[in-house]
Amino acid sequence: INIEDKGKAYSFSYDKVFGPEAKQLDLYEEIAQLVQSSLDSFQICIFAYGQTGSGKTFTMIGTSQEQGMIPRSADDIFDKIHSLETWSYDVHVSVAELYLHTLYDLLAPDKGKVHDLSALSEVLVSNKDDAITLLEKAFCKRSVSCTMMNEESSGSHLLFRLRLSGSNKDTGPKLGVLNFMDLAESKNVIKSGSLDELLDEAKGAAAAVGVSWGWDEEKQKRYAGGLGNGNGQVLLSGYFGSGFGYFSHI
Ligand SMILES: Nc1ncnc2c1ncn2[C@@H]1O[C@H](COP(=O)(O)OP(=O)(O)OP(=O)(O)O)[C@@H](O)[C@H]1O
Repeated sequence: INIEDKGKAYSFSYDKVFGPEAKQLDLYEEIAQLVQSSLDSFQICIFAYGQTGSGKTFTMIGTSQEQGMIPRSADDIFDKIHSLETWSYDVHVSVAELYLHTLYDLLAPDKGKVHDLSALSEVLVSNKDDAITLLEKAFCKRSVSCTMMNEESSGSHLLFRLRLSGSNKDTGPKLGVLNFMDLAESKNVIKSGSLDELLDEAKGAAAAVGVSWGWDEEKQKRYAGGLGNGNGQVLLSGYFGSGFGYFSHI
């Protein structure tokens, strides 16, 4: 996709674009290989980015009838783990919110602030339902209340993480991580229509998922460390409508 803004040309490419008729299963088929990779010691990050109301949370979490990427991945992971004979896996869940540059541990009883991702609480789970129950409980502990989401969600990024530690008596251990990020888009950027603000916001979002793109090293480490730097990242991005939001989205 080629775009021109204030006389400057920008070029972007996508591996795949899904139309409005796409179902959750279509998207899941696209990421299923990465979910498998997380069982094979890779650190994976799958993140959703797009304007408010465009379906990021629907895509990530979904509904009971149309489950999103997180429950489908958890289902797949436990199916695979339970079918293995020589390997056994421990699956730990963490849930965090990155809000106004502060990281909150949503599984801590007091929703404590943490300095980096390695300090997040982890809960050992043995099935998909326990993992999703933790996510649902954590979801409503965010700084932005559930009822205010579409109005006020700017700046509240949600991280759901599965840490997968495999052991096998004949070979060494395996440690993989599967991160899901539901990234909020800044409404200020959309309102102002400023390309500079847009790029700054994009840097923040990129740093949050571990892409090196201009943030200072300290910030990068705090937010990105452990999210799988450069290792299996997929962006699921949602957009509808027209105007400046179109550029921001791309
Ligand atoms: N593909 C879809 N099919 C059916 N309903 C959808 C779809 N995508 C989104 N929705 C519905 O649209 C509404 C907004 O979606 P959602 O909350 O996922 O957006 P969002 O991008 O996460 O917004 P925010 O940034 O405000 O959190 C929800 O009611 C959701 O159920």
